[in-house]
Amino acid sequence: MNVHVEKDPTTGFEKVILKEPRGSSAQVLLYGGQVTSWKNERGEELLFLSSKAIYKSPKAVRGGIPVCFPQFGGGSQGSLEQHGFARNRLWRIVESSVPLPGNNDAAPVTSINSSNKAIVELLLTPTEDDQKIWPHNFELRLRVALSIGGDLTMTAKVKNIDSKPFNFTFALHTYLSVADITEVRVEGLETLDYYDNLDELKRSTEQGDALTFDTEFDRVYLSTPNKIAVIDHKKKRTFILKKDGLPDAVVWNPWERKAKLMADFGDEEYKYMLCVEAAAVEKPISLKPGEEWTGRQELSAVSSSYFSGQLDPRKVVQGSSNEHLPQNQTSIISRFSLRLFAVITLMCSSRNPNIKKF
Ligand SMILES: O=P(O)(O)OC[C@H]1O[C@@H](O)[C@H](O)[C@@H](O)[C@@H]1O
Repeated sequence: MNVHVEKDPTTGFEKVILKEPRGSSAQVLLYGGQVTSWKNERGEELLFLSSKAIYKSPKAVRGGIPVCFPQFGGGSQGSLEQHGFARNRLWRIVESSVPLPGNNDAAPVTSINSSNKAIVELLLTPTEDDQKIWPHNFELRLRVALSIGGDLTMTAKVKNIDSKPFNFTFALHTYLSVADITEVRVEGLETLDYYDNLDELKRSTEQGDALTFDTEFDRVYLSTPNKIAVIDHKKKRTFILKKDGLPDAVVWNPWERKAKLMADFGDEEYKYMLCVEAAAVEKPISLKPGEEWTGRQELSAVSSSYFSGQLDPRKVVQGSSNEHLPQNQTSIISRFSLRLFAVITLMCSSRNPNIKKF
C-alpha cells in the first residue's frame, strides 16, 4: 500500500503517510491535513519543521507546507487573520488508497497504482464561524501526490459554490530545509519587481544577481517565471519549484531577531530554513458562482553537481536540458574545447608541412 492513514494517539490528528510507489525511502507525511514532511529516496528530510512546532488545533504547524487561503498576508493585505483561516483548520480526507478509519465508505480507491503516484485528496469547506468572518461558500480541495523518484506535487482547487462572486489570495507556504542559509542562492527571480514586506510593501525591482541571504528577508516577487531554483551549496542539493496558476513567489526568512519573537520557532532555526512560496497575491483570484480555480506546484530535489557557480537563470526559466550546468561552467567547457582544437591543429601542422602554422 502506498498510502497509510492513521490517527496519531498523542495529538488526535489524522496522520497520512504517502510512500513512494517503487518502495524507496521517499515519503510525504501529513498531519491534520498539512504536509509536515517530505523525504527523498535516501530518507533525508527536505522540508523544515521547527523543533518547537505546536501540534494543537486550531493552529498551523510551524514548518512543512501550510496553505494560505482565502488571504495571503496580514492586516495590510485584508481583513482576515494573517494568511487566512484555512491553515488553521483540520482538513477532511476525501480520497486515498486505503479505507479511512471509521468511515470506509468515504474512501474510494484512486488510480494510484496506474498513475504510479501515491495520492491523497483533502477537502476544506467553511464552518458557520468561517462564514461569519468570510461570508462565502466554497470547496477547497488539495491533492497531494508523491511520484516515482520522489517529486511532490500539490494541486489546489477552489470552487465557488455560492450564489455570489468572491475574491481570494492564496499561497503554498513551503518551508524548505537548508544546511546553512548563508550558503543558499535562489535563481529565477532576478530583475523582477517585488513588494517588500519589510518596507511597507514598497515596490522595487530586483537586481540581476541570484538572491542570497545575510539578513531578514520578506518579499513578494510578482509575475515570476514558473520555475525557480533554490541551490543549497553546503548540502550540494538544488530544489526545483515549478508552478502553475500561481503567478507570484514569496521568499521569507525571519532571521535572528524575528526568530526569537516566535514561540513555535527555535532561536537558531532561521539558519536551516527558507520559505519559497508559490502564490497568487498581487492580483486576487475572482470566481463567479460555479467557477473553479486551479493552482499547482511541483517540488523536486536534485543533487547539485558542483560546489559553487550558478545555474543560468535564463535556462532555469526556459527549462533547458542544460539547466544544471552553470553558465560559467558551460563557457569553461567551450574554452577548453577551443584550446584542445588549437593544440591538435598545432600538433598536426608540425607533422604536416602542408598545414600552415598559426
Ligand atoms: O508567522 P506566520 O503567520 O506563519 O507568517 C510567517 C511569514 O510568512 C511569510 O509568508 C510572510 O511573508 C511573512 O511576513 C510572515 O512573517
